[in-house]
Amino acid sequence: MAHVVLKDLVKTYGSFKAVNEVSLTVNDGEFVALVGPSGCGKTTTLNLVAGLTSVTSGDIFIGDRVVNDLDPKDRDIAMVFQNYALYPQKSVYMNLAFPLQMRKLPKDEIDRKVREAARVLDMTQLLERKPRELSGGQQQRVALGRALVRDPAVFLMDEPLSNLDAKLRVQMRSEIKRFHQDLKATIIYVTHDQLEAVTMADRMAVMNGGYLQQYDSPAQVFAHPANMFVASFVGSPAMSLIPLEASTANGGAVLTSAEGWSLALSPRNAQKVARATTRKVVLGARHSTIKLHKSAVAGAIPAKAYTVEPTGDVTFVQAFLSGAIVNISVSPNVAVAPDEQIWLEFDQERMHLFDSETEMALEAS
Ligand SMILES: Nc1ncnc2c1ncn2[C@@H]1O[C@H](COP(=O)(O)OP(=O)(O)OP(=O)(O)O)[C@@H](O)[C@H]1O
Repeated sequence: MAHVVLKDLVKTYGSFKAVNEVSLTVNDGEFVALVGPSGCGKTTTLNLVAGLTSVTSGDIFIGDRVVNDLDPKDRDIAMVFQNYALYPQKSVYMNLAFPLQMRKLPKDEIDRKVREAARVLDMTQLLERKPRELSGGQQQRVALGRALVRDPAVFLMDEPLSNLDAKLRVQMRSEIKRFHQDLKATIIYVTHDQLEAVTMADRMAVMNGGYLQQYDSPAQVFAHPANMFVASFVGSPAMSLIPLEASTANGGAVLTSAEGWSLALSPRNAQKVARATTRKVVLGARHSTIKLHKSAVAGAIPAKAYTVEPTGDVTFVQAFLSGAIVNISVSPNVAVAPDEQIWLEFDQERMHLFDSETEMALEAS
């Protein structure tokens, strides 16, 4: 396996920058997810690494080699796509063996590699079947197996689970994660699904508009989003973002809403606001960090429930606050009705504050 380094990577189509100065390192054996909304540049970035698209500027290293000008076949990579592109007339065995036959490997070595891949992916009993005799999940496993037999330095995967139904996707998610753990493989995995990235990856590279927004472990991205885009993209339901006006006095700070309510900040949050250059601040809060009260409580803010969605384990309530939609989760035995008056208490330890102009997170010293 090998590490991969992207250095100031740029891809332009005419005057349009699809990938903008992206720099990141994928360590040897690391599972990195490139994640972001449609059109953010994640597939283009993966295709640049694969050699399917030419680099406009910047460098790509696989191991210690700059691979910018190498053909895909010389880059020591294996790709897994969402359409598995299996040969329909060939058996699973032959689908796995074919890339090795093309490389003119000895027959017994091909057999050994195919059987080993089948063992790792638990599909030894499927080797004689044709792709049409397999379920979607089994076909996806064959596609993984075909990448595996090539024993590449890096696996590149582009939305490999998006053709599967929801239940199978969850199951295959664990299988790919297991595959990574067992092989200690270097994997770059493209997905638009933040949950897939959060659950599978060692580190996630969150992209938007061709720019890398944040590159860190899922836990870190979740707990310390660098900006409002990352804050609202990662986590479901999305983090609530409430625009407010900050004022400071006597070492303390208060956030005030145009609706007339105000919220005194904890010393640490007050410090963040005091260091900011703007008075226009956005308060970010995840659903699980907002406590819903059914009567007025000191420090809680009045709001009106808008929608109530029971999901079984937890009930999601949406409310409007200062023109923003706020998501709150409550235990299913808390009865809340649409239009009911409620009070919301924010956990200051887990609250986020952003500069409303730059959209960057405010930092304490
Ligand atoms: N060959 C091309 N010519 C012109 N523009 C392109 C080309 N390929 C991609 N783009 C543009 O570059 C941007 C990034 O595309 P890319 O496919 O990398 O996005 P993505 O994040 O993978 O999105 P999706 O999840 O929809 O596949 C898009 O705006 C796309 O329209």
